[in-house]
Amino acid sequence: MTTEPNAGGTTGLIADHRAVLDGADATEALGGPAVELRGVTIQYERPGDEPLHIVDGYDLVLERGRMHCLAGRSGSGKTSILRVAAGLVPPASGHVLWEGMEITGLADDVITTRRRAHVGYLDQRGNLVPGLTALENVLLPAVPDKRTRELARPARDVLHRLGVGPRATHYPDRLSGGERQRVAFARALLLGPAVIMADEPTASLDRATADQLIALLRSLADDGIAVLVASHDEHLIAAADSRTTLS
Ligand SMILES: Nc1ncnc2c1ncn2[C@@H]1O[C@H](COP(=O)(O)OP(=O)(O)OP(=O)(O)O)[C@@H](O)[C@H]1O
Repeated sequence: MTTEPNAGGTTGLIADHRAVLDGADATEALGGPAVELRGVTIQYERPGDEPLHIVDGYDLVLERGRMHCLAGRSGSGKTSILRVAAGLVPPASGHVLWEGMEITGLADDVITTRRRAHVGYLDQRGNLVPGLTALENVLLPAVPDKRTRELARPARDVLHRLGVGPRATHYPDRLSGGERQRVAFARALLLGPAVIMADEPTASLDRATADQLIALLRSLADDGIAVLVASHDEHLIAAADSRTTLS
């Protein structure tokens, strides 16, 4: 496994996403990197065999405004690291911090509440709810706190900024793959997270659509969000500021 910086970067496409919220509950920065992994070990038990080690003592510091790519062949452990960074599963040892706040060892419901405020997570499928329109999907993170009415306008604004404003009333089966991904990103951005984490966001897209999505991710980073992606897409790896190559 190697971690190294990349060269380059592109100009942002959207304004500070916190402005999208129109002042409505942009998460206050707590200080510290958007996401930090300290000495993280991930392993899976295998009956009748040695445990499978994904990483041992892995460190990652990701500041706002930076994009880091977890790269490596299929099965090398990209998703595993992303899920630990997102607090979806605990590491075997080590620490996970969001904006300087340790989440390792907290109760699941506490992590879930904090994740909603600090992390926008997109899994491999994007997972829009089929029976809801694009706008209703974007508003889902506002449901637990009964804020859908309050955040309806910011939700429309973020769809617009991501270029899918005219699709707000469409159901997912009426959207293209690239539009679905943009709606999923809009949903992840709604509550103004410090970091967006995305698992293979370009995997199901054609090259041109994938490149548009990469430009969007780059612009999110350039506008001050931390972006952590897992991907073996060479174009996405090249657009990141740094990468960890798993083997
Ligand atoms: N919950 C689990 N229990 C046991 N083994 C697991 C578990 N999750 C993943 N693995 C194994 O860990 C390894 C890494 O899986 P992971 O999904 O993190 O890789 P990946 O690099 O994201 O792969 P891909 O690019 O195919 O999505 C694989 O060998 C996988 O089979």
